[in-house]
Amino acid sequence: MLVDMTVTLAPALPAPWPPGPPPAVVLDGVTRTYRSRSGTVDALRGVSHAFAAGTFTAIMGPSGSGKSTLMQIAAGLDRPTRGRVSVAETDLSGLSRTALTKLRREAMGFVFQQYNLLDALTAYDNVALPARLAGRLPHRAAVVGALEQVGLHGLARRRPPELSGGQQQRVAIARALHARPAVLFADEPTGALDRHAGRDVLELLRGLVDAPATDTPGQTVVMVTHDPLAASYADSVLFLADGRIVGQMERSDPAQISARMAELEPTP
Ligand SMILES: Nc1ncnc2c1ncn2[C@@H]1O[C@H](COP(=O)(O)OP(=O)(O)OP(=O)(O)O)[C@@H](O)[C@H]1O
Repeated sequence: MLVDMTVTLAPALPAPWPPGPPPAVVLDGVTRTYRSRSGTVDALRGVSHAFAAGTFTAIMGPSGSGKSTLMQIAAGLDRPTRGRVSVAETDLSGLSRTALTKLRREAMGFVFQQYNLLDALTAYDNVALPARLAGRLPHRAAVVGALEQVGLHGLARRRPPELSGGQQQRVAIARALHARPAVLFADEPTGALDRHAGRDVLELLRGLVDAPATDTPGQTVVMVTHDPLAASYADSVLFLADGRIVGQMERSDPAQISARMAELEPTP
């Protein structure tokens, strides 16, 4: 006798995120409380968010809203008081300090407002430095490939003082990309650049997300910024206020982002 089994099966549980590759970074109920003699501060209060692989997210919010804390915790540089974080499908809460350092080195890249390059080294050697510090022999093709990705292949032998600010930031991005990280964290990457150089860097970041060299998703980028123009290059803008995510906008223009920010700024 034939039995239709389908009617007896329970419906599949909904996935916690859309079909496709798993998110690059997941924050689940993250709270961070700082305690000091002067009292306690809840810098993050139950933040949950999945940063989809191959997307560019900007994080904005008034001063003190928790942007840096969120970035530090997502990058495993700080631990949540409550909640969990996973990067590249690895739960950070269970990792030893050594394992966390290894994951950071292999799965995360960092770009800051200050480029943090060594003036005595060429662009090539600056990109190769993290691998050398980790005791590995840098692969020439990978270093050259990272410099090509940021459009600086021809300048590999220049030292930072012989490069413009925008070019130095590109070297810093190449250094961050060299290990092919699952996620690139950028903290005000255009903060020290003039408008023109800032745009070039944002177009570069946008291009890394849009144009993967292989059939895997493009680069995942998470960027903290105060600048609505910078945020307009992102797929999605997350707005923080008082330690909580209070809004999200998709592919918005600088005027829309400024208007949302103005609503969040405390009135004088
Ligand atoms: N180490 C710390 N000890 C105590 N309080 C802290 C510490 N770090 C941050 N805070 C507090 O946590 C809150 C969030 O700080 P955070 O630096 O994450 O904000 P932010 O949005 O990045 O601010 P900004 O835009 O000014 O850089 C603030 O009230 C801040 O004073």
